[in-house]
Amino acid sequence: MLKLFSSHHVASRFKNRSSHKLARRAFLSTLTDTVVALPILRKPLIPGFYMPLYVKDPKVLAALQESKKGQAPCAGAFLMKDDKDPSTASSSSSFETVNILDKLKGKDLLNKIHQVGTLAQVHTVRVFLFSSLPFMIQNIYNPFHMCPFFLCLQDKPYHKDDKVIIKATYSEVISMLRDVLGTTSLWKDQVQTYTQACSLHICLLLWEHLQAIQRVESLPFWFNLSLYINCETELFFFLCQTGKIICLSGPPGVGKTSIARSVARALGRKFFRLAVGGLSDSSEIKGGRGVYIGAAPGKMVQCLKEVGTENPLVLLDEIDKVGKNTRRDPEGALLELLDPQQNAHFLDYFLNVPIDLSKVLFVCTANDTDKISDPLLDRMEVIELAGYTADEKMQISRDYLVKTVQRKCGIKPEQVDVSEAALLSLIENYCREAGVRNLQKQIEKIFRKIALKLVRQQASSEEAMADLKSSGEGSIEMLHEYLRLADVLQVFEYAVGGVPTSEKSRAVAENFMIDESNLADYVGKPVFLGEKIYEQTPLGVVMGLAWTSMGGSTLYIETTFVVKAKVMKESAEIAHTVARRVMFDKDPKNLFFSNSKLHLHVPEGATPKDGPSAGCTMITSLLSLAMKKPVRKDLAMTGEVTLTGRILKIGGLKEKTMAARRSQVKVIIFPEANRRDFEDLEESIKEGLDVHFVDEYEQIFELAFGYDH
Ligand SMILES: Nc1ncnc2c1ncn2[C@@H]1O[C@H](COP(=O)(O)OP(=O)(O)OP(=O)(O)O)[C@@H](O)[C@H]1O
Repeated sequence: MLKLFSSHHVASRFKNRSSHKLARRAFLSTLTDTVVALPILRKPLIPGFYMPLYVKDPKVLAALQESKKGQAPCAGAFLMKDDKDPSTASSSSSFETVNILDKLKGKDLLNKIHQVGTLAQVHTVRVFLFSSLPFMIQNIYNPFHMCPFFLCLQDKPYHKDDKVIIKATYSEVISMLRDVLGTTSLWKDQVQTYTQACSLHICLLLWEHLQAIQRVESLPFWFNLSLYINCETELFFFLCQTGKIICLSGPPGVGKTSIARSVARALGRKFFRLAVGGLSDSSEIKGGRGVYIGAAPGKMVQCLKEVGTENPLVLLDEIDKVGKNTRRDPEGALLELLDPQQNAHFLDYFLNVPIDLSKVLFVCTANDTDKISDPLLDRMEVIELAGYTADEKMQISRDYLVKTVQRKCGIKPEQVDVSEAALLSLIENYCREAGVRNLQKQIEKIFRKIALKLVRQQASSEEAMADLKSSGEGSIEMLHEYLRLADVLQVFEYAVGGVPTSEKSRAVAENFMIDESNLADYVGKPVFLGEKIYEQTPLGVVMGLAWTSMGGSTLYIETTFVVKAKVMKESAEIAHTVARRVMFDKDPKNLFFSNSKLHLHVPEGATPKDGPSAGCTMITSLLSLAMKKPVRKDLAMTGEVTLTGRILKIGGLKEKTMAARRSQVKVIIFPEANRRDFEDLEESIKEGLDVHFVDEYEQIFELAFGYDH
C-alpha cells in the first residue's frame, strides 16, 4: 500500500494537476530525504490548510533555518497521540507545541506522535506552515529531531464510475454540515466542543485511507457517529441541567446498571453504586447523630470520600424497593438527596455540616416504577428499557457474553466452539427472562466445566503421571488427591477472576464443540418445555397474556362449576358482571349465570392473578363455559375491561407479544389504545402474528367465538 518515494517520485505525483499547484510541485521537487519533525497538539494539520506555530526552541529554529538553505524549507507536522501527557502539559495551545521538543527526544518523541502526519512548507521562521501532502514518519534522530526517512502516501487511482459516488457523498456531507450549523444556539457550543474530539479521530482515520473513494465513503459514517455521540451526551447534559434525575426502568438483567456505568465513563465521571433496595432507615443516607453509640456518617459522605470528586455519577440502585413500612423515613432522606433545591446544602447528621451535592449526577434504577412513591417519581425522568428479543439475546451472547466468559476462564477462542443452535436452546429452554443475567450464568457454567476438564487433563497428563511414576505404591490415592485439589483451585481461581489453567495445560488441551446434542452435559436438562398446556383450550379456558417485573408470560384463565361459590377479587367480579350482561344480550334464554356457582382459577403461581389486564380473558373464559363453546385455536388476549365493556390500554406489550410467540400463539387481541406500541415493535417480533385491536368487548366476542371449526 505504501511506497518509498525519492523526491523525484513525489514530484511526479502532481504531474497532471492544474497549474495553481505548480508552486507546490516546485517545492516537492527540491525536497531531500530529511525534514524536521514538529509535534503539534489537539488538531492535525490537514493537507491544503495553513497553521501558525510559535517556535521557542533555538535548536529547532536553527534546524528550520538550516532547512531553508538550498532547498524549499519544510517540516513534518505530526499530531501528538495524547496531549494530556504531563510531559507536554505546559503547552497550552496548539501553536506552542514545539516547546515540547525540549522534553522529548528521539524515540520518546516517535512513540508519542501519530506516524501519519503532513509534509508542510515553512513560510516564515516564526513559523507559518502550509501543508502539502500526508506522509508517514519512519525514524527520528537526535539532537535536531530530523526525520531521516519518511514515506509519502500516494492516493491510489480511482475508477471513473466512482466519481458519481464521490460527488453524491460530497453533497450528503455538505448537507450534514448544514444540519450541524443549524443546531439551536443553546446546543451549538457544546456540539462544537464534543465534535472537536470526534473530528480529530475522523481526520486521522480518513488520512490513512489511500483511496479517495474509501475516504469519501467513510465521511458520512463518521459525521453521523459524531453527531450521534454528541446528541446522546447532549441529552444527558440537557436532562441533568432543565434538574431531572434519570430513572432507568425495566426488568432485571436488561443492562440498567451497565448503562449507568457507561454513561459515567462517557462523561468522564467517577461511578458509585448505592444500593437503596431494602433501605429502612434515613440515617443510612443522612448519617447517625453523633450523640448515639455507633453513629457513623451517611452513605453520601462515604461515597464522596471514596470517589474523591464532587461530581461523581451516583447510581441509586433498586429505588422501587426502598422500605416503606417504617417510621424512620428513608424516602424523606432520598427526597432531600434528589431535590435540586435542597441538595446543595445536604446535611449529614454525623458531620453536622452542609455538603454540596448539586454537582452529583444521580441516576436511579427500578424494576417497576408503579412501586415508587409519587413525590420521588415526580423528580425523575423515566427511561423505559424493554426486555430483549430472542434475536437480541442471540447477538449479545454470541458477540459479548461467550467471548467475555471465555476470556475470563483463560480459554482460547479456538479451544471452544459454542454453536448457534446451542445458544438458541439456552435462550429458549433454559432461561426465559427479559434480560440476559441467567443466560450469562448458563454460559459461565459451560466454560467453567470446560476449564475444569482442561485442568483435569493437565493433572492426569503431566505432573500427576510423573508423580505416579516416581512414587510407586500409594500413588493412585495421590492422583485422586491432586485432582480434587485441581478442582478446588480451579473453582477458587475462577471465583476471584483469575485464569484457572496454565499456558502449559492449554497447549495440550483438546478442542470442545458445544451444540444441542451435548448441551445437557454442561447445563443439565432444559428447565422450560413450552408454556402451552392445551393444544385446543377446553370449555371455560382462555389464554391471557401477563406482564410482570420479570418480563412477559402467558397464562390460562379457567372457569368451572363449584358446589359453593368462592369470593372473587375485584377484576373477576367485574368480569362476571360484564359476562352476564353480554350473555343476556346475546342469548336472554341462557340462564347459566343465574343458576351456577363458579370457580375462576389462574394456574401457574408466578403470575399476578388479579392483574386488571386479565379482565377480557376472564370474561371470555366465563362465556365459554356459559355457551359450552371453546374459543378459537391458538388465540391469546389481554386488556383491562370497564363495567360498560370498554377495553383499556395495557402495559408490557412487547414482553407479552414475545411470550405469546413462545407459546405458538397465532392470533392475539390487544386494546386499540396499544396499536401504536405494537407498530413500533421490530418486524422479527411481529412477523407471522394475526393481531386484532379492539376497544369494545363485543369485538372480542366475535373474534373468540365467531369461528367455524
Ligand atoms: N446489551 C447487553 N450487552 C451485553 N451484556 C449485557 C447487555 N445487557 C445486559 N448485559 C449483561 O447482563 C448482566 C446484567 O446487567 P445489569 O446488571 O446491567 O442489569 P440490570 O438491568 O441493572 O439488572 P437488575 O435490575 O437486576 O439490577 C451484566 O453482566 C451485563 O453485562
